[in-house]
Amino acid sequence: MSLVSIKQVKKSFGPLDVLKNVSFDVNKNEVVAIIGPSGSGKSTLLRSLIYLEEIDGGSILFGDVALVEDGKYAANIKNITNRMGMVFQQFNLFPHLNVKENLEIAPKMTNRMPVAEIGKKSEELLEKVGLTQWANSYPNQLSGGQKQRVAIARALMMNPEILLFDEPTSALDPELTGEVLKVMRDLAKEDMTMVVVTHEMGFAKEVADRVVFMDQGEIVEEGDPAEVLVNPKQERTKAFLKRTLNK
Ligand SMILES: Nc1ncnc2c1ncn2[C@@H]1O[C@H](COP(=O)(O)OP(=O)(O)OP(=O)(O)O)[C@@H](O)[C@H]1O
Repeated sequence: MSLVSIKQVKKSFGPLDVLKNVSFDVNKNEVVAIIGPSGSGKSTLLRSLIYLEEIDGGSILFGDVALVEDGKYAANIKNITNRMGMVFQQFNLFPHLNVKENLEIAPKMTNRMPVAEIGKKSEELLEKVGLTQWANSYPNQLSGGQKQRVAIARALMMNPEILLFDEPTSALDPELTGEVLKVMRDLAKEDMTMVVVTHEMGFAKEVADRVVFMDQGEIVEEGDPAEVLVNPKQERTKAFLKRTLNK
């Protein structure tokens, strides 16, 4: 069943066409990896799903409601974007709040969860990402891997139906990527629906149900990771993989 449906999405920054008629669906419980060269529009596409960018044309449907239909945005945007969680490359934690407070601030401010439940849920999630003993620490006392695990726990606080990850391990030292990828792998096993923009080909191959290859604002090829990453059909995909894997 399709949870998110993206139809002919267009987006330009001035003269630069960053998304040119991009269409694809994300099914419930599916992990989709978006790969492609720098500047191909991956982040813009992801950010558009949660209304951090406004698209110029096309539609984005979430279940049976439209966030934007034929370029026209819904009146109740927040009701739709609240159903998604996002994890950023640079963590985006609140530096003046401790770890537990970082998790609890959004549900407290939006009054969408009883206060007693907020405390219980943040404790559960910190345990899930292995950070219980860091609950009272501040972001600057944590490693990059720990910060990103806090960011994932924070994104899970509001019970999102889908999690969006924008290069979640790109800002990390290589020895810290494993702990973040493990949390993501565990979420995939629990059938969390996820869209992951990533340069981690190994992760994409192992965890993703589907890989989408983007280049110059277009989807060039998509399919089973075992096909797209091993026997790509398109020349542009082949060239990208050759460059990436030879690095
Ligand atoms: N706010 C903005 N204003 C102007 N140009 C932008 C803006 N955001 C992105 N761009 C441009 O749009 C293009 C696509 O950017 P985007 O970040 O979506 O690509 P990407 O595939 O995610 O790249 P990367 O892997 O480097 O993050 C790039 O050329 C970028 O410079």
